[in-house]
Amino acid sequence: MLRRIDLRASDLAPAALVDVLPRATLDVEAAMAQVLPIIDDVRARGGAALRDLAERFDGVRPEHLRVPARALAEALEGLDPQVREALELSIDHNRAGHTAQLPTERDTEILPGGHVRQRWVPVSRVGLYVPGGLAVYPSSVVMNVVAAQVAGVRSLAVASPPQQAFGGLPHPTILAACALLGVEEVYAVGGAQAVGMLAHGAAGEEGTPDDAQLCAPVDVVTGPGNIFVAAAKRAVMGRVGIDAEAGTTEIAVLADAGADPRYVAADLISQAEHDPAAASVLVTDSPELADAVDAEIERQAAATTHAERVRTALSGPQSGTVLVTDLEQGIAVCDAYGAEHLEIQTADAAAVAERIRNAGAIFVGPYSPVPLGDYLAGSNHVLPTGGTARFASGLSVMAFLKQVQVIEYDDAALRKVAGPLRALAVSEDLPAHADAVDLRLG
Ligand SMILES: NC(=O)c1ccc[n+]([C@@H]2O[C@H](COP(=O)([O-])OP(=O)(O)OC[C@H]3O[C@@H](n4cnc5c(N)ncnc54)[C@H](O)[C@@H]3O)[C@@H](O)[C@H]2O)c1
Ligand SMILES: N[C@H](CO)Cc1c[nH]c[nH+]1
Ligand SMILES: [Zn+2]
Repeated sequence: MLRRIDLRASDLAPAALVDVLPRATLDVEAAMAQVLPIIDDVRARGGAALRDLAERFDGVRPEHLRVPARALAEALEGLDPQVREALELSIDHNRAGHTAQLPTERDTEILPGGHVRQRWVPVSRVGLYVPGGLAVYPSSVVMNVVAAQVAGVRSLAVASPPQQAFGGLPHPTILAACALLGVEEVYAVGGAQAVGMLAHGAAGEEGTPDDAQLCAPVDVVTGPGNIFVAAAKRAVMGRVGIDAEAGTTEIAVLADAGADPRYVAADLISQAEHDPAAASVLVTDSPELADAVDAEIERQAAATTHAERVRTALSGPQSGTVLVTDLEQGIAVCDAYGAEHLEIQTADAAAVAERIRNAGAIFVGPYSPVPLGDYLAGSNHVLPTGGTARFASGLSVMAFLKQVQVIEYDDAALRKVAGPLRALAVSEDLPAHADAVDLRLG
């Protein structure tokens, strides 16, 4: 079922490898053209544009763009106790995982009396996107909100698409997850329009419940979404900070002949069910395993709930099996691909994982499937896609923290460096810099 790319006879350099690996045809760059007019419309017309866009893309015109407090409370009251318990476990695991990410403040005495301190300051206000087109993502509420809260952010706004089935509000489980985490500012706004609203703020529509200022602008927008959400985040970057382009889901599995084809197939299918554009890639040096995985995919995909979506994802140009000569070439392929999720199902999986440089998150061995990280592992599931794992990281507390350097020198320390400072200032033809120092030293 997966198309094959046979690299066994090739010795492509890493830079050339990227061009032959599976990749989606609609990339973030191309989607930018579609989202820029949407963001402009939201900036120009605020709530009126948000309602028009909801009608166009979500099939419903929300009465309330800002979710009323009572809807949040009712959603929490109506939450299935088992789901509540699972969300609470996920919150606990994620709090532990994210607390461990907090950086420590350091004060370095560069020379006697001369100190540089690194302070970490949370941004004031954040916008957290929670997808909701094809599936429901309360787990993304947890991933976004817990990371922001542990970082110490005070003002949090969540946005998620309005649902026709729920009167134009986001799905009740999303609202319940927000309420469970104490988030009070939630918007029934999806896609690029949500990212535009969060980044630029939006005025309400005359004569609606959201009159006057609807949403104040934020400092950082984070969260996962489809290609349009990822493109919108790229478009507003600079106006606000973003975590990473956490777009359409991808999984790569590096497996050898010893891997269990049932596990490999199940994991490839698990991520394919997110989106017809999702990418599932197997990298293996074993043609026998590739055949067995294909057979398993046929068997398992036929029985899965979202069979149609899975089939489309697995047969698209973004998915496939890459046959390699050996593990060395397999590692090179995985680094060139830079998957959002990379599973290592080989002998000595932990040692192989240590050699990988480019992946959003690495899942080691047969008992660490990607769905574990999606929900409960204690890691964050908001991860870079489209090869951006080459330079970007998954969502963490760091997306919400700024480092401020605090410099404090006394008279003696300044005197000690005054000569070299003058030499540098003169070399840059900026002598007033040195004069500002000398003035103090008499
Ligand atoms: N990388 C990650 O960390 C991560 C995590 C979870 C989910 N995901 C991905 O999030 C995505 C969720 O997608 P979804 O569609 O279910 O929900 P979504 O909320 O991301 O997208 C729905 C919105 O897309 C917009 N949209 C749809 N078609 C459009 C078009 N032609 N032009 C402009 N805007 C359009 C609409 O405004 C709609 O509200 C999936 O692709 C999934 O793989 C990624
Ligand atoms: N696999 C997704 C990240 O790409 C996250 C997720 C949420 N729910 C289920 N899965
Ligand atoms: Zn998933």
